[in-house]
Parts: sequence; structure tokens; C-alpha cells
Amino acid sequence: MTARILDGKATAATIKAELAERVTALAAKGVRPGLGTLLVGEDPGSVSYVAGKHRDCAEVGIASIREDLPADATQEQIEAAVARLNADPACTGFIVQLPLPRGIDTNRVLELVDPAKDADGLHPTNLGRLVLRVNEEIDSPLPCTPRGIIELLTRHGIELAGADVVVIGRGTTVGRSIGLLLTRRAVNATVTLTHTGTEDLAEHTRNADVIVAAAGVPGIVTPDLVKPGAVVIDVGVSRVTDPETGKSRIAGDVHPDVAEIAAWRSPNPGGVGPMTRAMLLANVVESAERSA
Ligand SMILES: Nc1nc2c(c(=O)[nH]1)N[C@@H](CN(C=O)c1ccc(C(=O)N[C@@H](CCC(=O)O)C(=O)O)cc1)CN2
Repeated sequence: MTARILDGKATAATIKAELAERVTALAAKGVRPGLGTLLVGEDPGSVSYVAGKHRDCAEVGIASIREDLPADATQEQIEAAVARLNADPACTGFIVQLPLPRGIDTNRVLELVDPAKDADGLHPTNLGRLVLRVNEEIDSPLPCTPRGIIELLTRHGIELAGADVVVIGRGTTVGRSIGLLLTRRAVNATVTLTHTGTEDLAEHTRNADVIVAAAGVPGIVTPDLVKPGAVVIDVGVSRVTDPETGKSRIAGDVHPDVAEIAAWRSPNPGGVGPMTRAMLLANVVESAERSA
């Protein structure tokens, strides 16, 4: 058996087309969503992710606002840029591109973002709403990568209600927050969060219907960790140098041989990444719709 592909690129393209229609509907009401980005420094990965976000905006008709600061920007300069984006009426949602340079208090910066403009859905107020509102509709931004993963699964007809999901990795953007979404009554999955302190990873993953690998450890999910017929989502993005070509490439957390065991797998690249970007646009459009 070779796993079927959860095509994030194609799914994201469909979502972007849907969002473009909503942007047109907003324009008829005189409202234009605008995404702001705050980029500090010139890390090539971050520069290219931010450029991608603005390309996506152009595709669906969202306005782009940029705050670019040098790598040696001070905490105060970064906080002032956040204040400008909070105050800018053209900016209906924005992100602070992570990671910020060493020495900057990231949590302090993120807490200064206006929760209504938090396009990443990672502000403590918005995460707190997810904790508190298990049964209700959520009318605030949701974390992009977890939301993108759930959207990818449901749009491929994968049932999450009653599924045993094992998450590997306890980072804020994925590991810690995805359980809050998956265990909502509307989704109804059962979630186990594993991490580097988990004594026997295989003991958990071998029983999982769905594995979400977000450890940032290339190839950590080997075939012996996977139940035949499971769904495997690869979130890891480690940059490695290919020994054969000498070129840098993305290495995911999932070993390629897992394709022979799993029923479904997300490719990497081409899986979770494009969905994260699409969900960022969805958060921006939705916050503009709420304010309209
Ligand atoms: N404020 C944030 N910072 C960061 C986040 C985030 O969600 N919010 N996540 C990552 C980077 N990231 C978005 O910012 C991101 C990374 C990768 C992709 C993506 O689409 N990747 C492509 C491959 C691209 C390539 O070849 O280089 C794919 O998976 O197909 C989207 C978003 C850290 N910072």
C-alpha cells in the first residue's frame, strides 16, 4: 500500500479562490482587508516566507503593509512597529515573523499585538478563548498551522470525531495549540501530546489513527512508529544539506518509508506549509468581515 497524498498546495489554491470571492464581497461594502508583516533582520527563510505572504495577498486582493527592521533593531523599535500596525486602519490583521533575533523578548512583543488584529491566532487572549470556549463558535483568529491541518484533513474526507491523534512536539505554533482545536466538541478527537521528554514515543504513536509530527527532528517518524492505515501529517521544516547534491533542502519529520505503511500522508513541502499560508489569509479576511 502506498499512502494517498493530502495535497496542501491544491487545497490551499481552492481556499484562496474562496477567499478572493469574500474579498470581492467586502469591497462592495467599502472594506478592504489588509495584512501587515513585521520582519526583523534578513534571515533568508523569513525573508522568503514574508515575500510569499505578500504574494498570496496580491492573489486574493488583500492589501499589503510591511514593517521591515534591521537585525540590530532594539526591543523598543520592534514594539514601536507593533504599535504602528495596531494603529493603522488599513491593516486589519498582522503577524510578527518568527523567530525574532536573539536577545529580543518575543513573548512581550507578541502580547502587544491587538488581539483583534492577531492574524497568527497566537495572542494569549485568542489562545485563552480557545481554552474557555469548548462548545461555542469561535469568533476570533485561530492558530494558522493547526487550523490548516484540520482543514486539510476534513477537506480530504478524513473523520476526526473519535480519532486518536498523537501530536509530536510541544511548540506554541503547532504542538501546544493543535490539541485545543482538535478537542473542541465540534471536532471531537482525542489528543495525546508527546515531546522530547516522552519516554516511549512508539508506545503512543503505534496506536494513533492520526500522527501530527511537529518536532523539527528530520525523519523522527520511522515506519515502525506508525500503525498500518494511519494518517501522517508532516509539519517539520528542518533545512539540511543533501549529501549527494550538496544543496540545501527541506527535511520533514516523517521518514519517506512511512509512505508504505500509512493510508494518507501530507507531502513536505506541499502539505502543511501552503495550508498555513491560506489560513493566515482566512484570519485576515475574517477579521475584516467582523469589523465590517
Ligand atoms: N509569525 C509566524 N512566524 C512563523 C510561522 C508562523 O506560522 N507565523 N511559521 C514558520 C514559517 N512560515 C510562516 O511564517 C511558513 C513556513 C513555510 C511555509 C511553506 O509554505 N512552505 C512550503 C515550502 C517553501 C520552501 O520551499 O521554502 C511548503 O511547505 O510547501 C509557509 C509558512 C516560522 N515562522
